[in-house]
Amino acid sequence: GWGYAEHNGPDKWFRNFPIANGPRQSPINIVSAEAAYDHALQPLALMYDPSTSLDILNNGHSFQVTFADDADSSTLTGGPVSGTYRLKQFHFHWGSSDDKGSEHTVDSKMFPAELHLVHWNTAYPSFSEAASKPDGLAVVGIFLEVGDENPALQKVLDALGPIKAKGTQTSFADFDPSVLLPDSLDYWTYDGSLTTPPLLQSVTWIVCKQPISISSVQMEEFRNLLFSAEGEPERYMVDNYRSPQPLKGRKVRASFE
Ligand SMILES: NS(=O)(=O)c1ccc2o/c(=N\O)[nH]c2c1
Ligand SMILES: [Zn+2]
Repeated sequence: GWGYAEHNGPDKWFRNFPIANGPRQSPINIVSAEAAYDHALQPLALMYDPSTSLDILNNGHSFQVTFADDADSSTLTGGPVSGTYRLKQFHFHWGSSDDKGSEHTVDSKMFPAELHLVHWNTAYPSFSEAASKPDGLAVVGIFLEVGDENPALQKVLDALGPIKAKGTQTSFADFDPSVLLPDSLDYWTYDGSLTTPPLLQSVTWIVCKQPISISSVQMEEFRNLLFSAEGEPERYMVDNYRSPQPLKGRKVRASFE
């Protein structure tokens, strides 16, 4: 299957997923000077209910915290979208060293990690259905930058021990992802795709301008995870990011001046 190694990584994905060379692929490099301020963009309204957090799992590509999405309990509204989008999961992408790891870049600057909060449009019956529609998903991207230790992140990091190997998961209840949000929800937005196979072009990207902090020690805890399953040769889960893709005429809008 696909991965991030030389033999199955982003440069090879087009073989099984030809949409990899499509017109609205993600991530992208955000050129801040070319992002047009759009006064019609609404503030982002993220309303999360901690009781919807279910479990934390290592899926062999990243680790994700999954949420109950059978009601409008944890939602994204406002911002560039119309209607209500439900939180399905959040996950991260990170590097093998602090100088890389994010998927989006800002003026070609890479961050050591990037958080993705994945939401699906309730105009459709499920995440899977929504994932095939041009307005089906909305993903909030938040950059992590090395600085002070982040206590909110530490709760997630402390749960990684039992999910070191691919295919492992444990319960992860009562977690409010709001604690991971930056103070400002100023954002850039553009039409894009999933950044991993199946690379579906169904994502309204909402990338926050303000990063959250993570300490270098906390970054190391991400890097203890494994791409490999128990009983397989250990392959550390690092550099699980796709590089920026061609803009192909798309416009990036800014919610701030
Ligand atoms: N990395 S990403 O674009 O946020 C993302 C979000 C949800 C996803 O579901 C996927 N397969 O079912 N890939 C995927 C990537
Ligand atoms: Zn992602």
